[in-house]
Amino acid sequence: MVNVGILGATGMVGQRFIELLADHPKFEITALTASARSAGKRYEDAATWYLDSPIPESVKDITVVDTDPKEAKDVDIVFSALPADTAAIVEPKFAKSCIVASNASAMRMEPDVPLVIPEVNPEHLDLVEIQQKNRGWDGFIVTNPNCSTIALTLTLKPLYDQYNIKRVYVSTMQAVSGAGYNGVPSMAIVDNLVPFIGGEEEKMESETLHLLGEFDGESVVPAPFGLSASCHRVAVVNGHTEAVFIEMEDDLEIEDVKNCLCNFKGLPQKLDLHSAPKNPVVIREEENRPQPRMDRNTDNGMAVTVGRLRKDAAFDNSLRYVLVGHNTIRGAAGASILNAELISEIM
Ligand SMILES: NC(=O)C1=CN([C@@H]2O[C@H](COP(=O)(O)OP(=O)(O)OC[C@H]3O[C@@H](n4cnc5c(N)ncnc54)[C@H](OP(=O)(O)O)[C@@H]3O)[C@@H](O)[C@H]2O)C=CC1
Ligand SMILES: N[C@@H](CC(=O)OP(=O)(O)O)C(=O)O
Repeated sequence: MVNVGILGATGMVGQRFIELLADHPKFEITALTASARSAGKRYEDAATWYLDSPIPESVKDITVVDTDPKEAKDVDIVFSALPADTAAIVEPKFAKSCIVASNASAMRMEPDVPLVIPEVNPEHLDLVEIQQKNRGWDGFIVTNPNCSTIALTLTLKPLYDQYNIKRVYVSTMQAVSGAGYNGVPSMAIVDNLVPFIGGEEEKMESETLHLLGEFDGESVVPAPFGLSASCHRVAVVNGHTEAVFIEMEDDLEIEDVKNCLCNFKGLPQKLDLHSAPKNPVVIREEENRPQPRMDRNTDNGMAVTVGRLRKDAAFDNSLRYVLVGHNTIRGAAGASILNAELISEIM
C-alpha cells in the first residue's frame, strides 16, 4: 500500500477524497491536514460531514494536523484540496520530498507543472523531469484542471483528434458545491441564478487549450482554436451542466460524431486503473437528458454524460450538445486520484 495524505481534508473536496480513498486497493490514508482551526482535533470532530455516505470508520479517529510537511510525515503522495492561495505556499514545500496531486488552481498554468486529464494528455507528465531539474525537488506537483474544464475537455478530446475544430462556445450552469460549503449564501441562490463566477471563464478558456495542446519536449503549445466561455451558478447541489456549441472547418455527420464520442477511450481504460470509468463519455438519447440529479453519478461520478447531440441548423459545419459532469468527483477529487493512479502505474 502507498501511504497518502489529504491536505484540506475537512473541506468539500477533502471529504470527497476521503470517500473515494477509504476503500482504495493501493492508497491508504495515513495523514489528514486542515487549518489551525481544525488541527489537533479528531477528524470526526473537526469536519462538518456533508456527504450522503457516512464518514468512513477508518478516518474518524485520525488526528488532524497542520498543513505542514513536518506534521504530515511519512507520506508518498499528498492530495491537495486547499484553497488556491494556501496551495501556492504549501504545495511546493511538500513537493520537495513527495508527490503532490493537486486539485487547486495555484500551480496549474506554471510552465513546468503538468496539468493532466489521464484520458486526454498523459504525455504532459514528461514535464515532471523538467520541473524536478528546475526546482531541485525530489518530489513533484501534478495538477488536474478546473471542474467545468475537465467535463468539457473530455468531450472535446475525441472530436479534436478527428475533426478540425474552428471555434467552441460553452455556457455553464454550475452547482453550488463548486464554491465550497460556505461559498454561496442560500439567500443569493434559492429561486435565483448568479451569472458570474470569478475567474472561471478565464480558467476554462486557458486550461482547455493547454490540455489539448502539444508538449514539444520543453513546454506545452496550446491548441489553436477559439474558445469562449460564459459561466453561471445555479441552485443545484452537485453536478455541473454545460451547453456546448462547436463549429468545425468541414462538414460532419451526427452519427459519426456520436460514434467518435462513445468509442473514446484513453490510457486509464487501457491500463484498467481502479478509478477509470469504462467509458469517459456516455451518450443519452432521451430529449430531456442529461440532468444533474439523474446523470452526475454515471460510472461512480467519473464519466461525463452527453445528450441533445444535434447538428446546429443555424450555422454550417456546426453541432451542439449538453453535458453533465460531477464537479467534486470527476471535476475534483476523482480527477486527482486518477492522476495519482496513472503516475503510480507508469512512472
Ligand atoms: N468544490 C469544487 O467543486 C471544486 C473545488 N476545487 C478546488 O479545491 C480546493 C478546495 O475546495 P473546497 O473543498 O470546495 O473548499 P473548502 O472551503 O470546502 O475547504 C477548504 C479546506 O482547506 C482548509 N484550509 C483553509 N484555509 C487553510 C489554511 N490557511 N491552511 C491550511 N488549510 C486550510 C480547510 O480547513 P478548515 O476546515 O480547518 O478550515 C478545508 O479543509 C480549492 O482550491 C477549490 O478551488 C476544484 C474543483 C472543484
Ligand atoms: N470555481 C469552480 C470550482 C473551483 O474551485 O474551481 P478551481 O479549482 O478552478 O478554482 C466552481 O465554482 O464550480
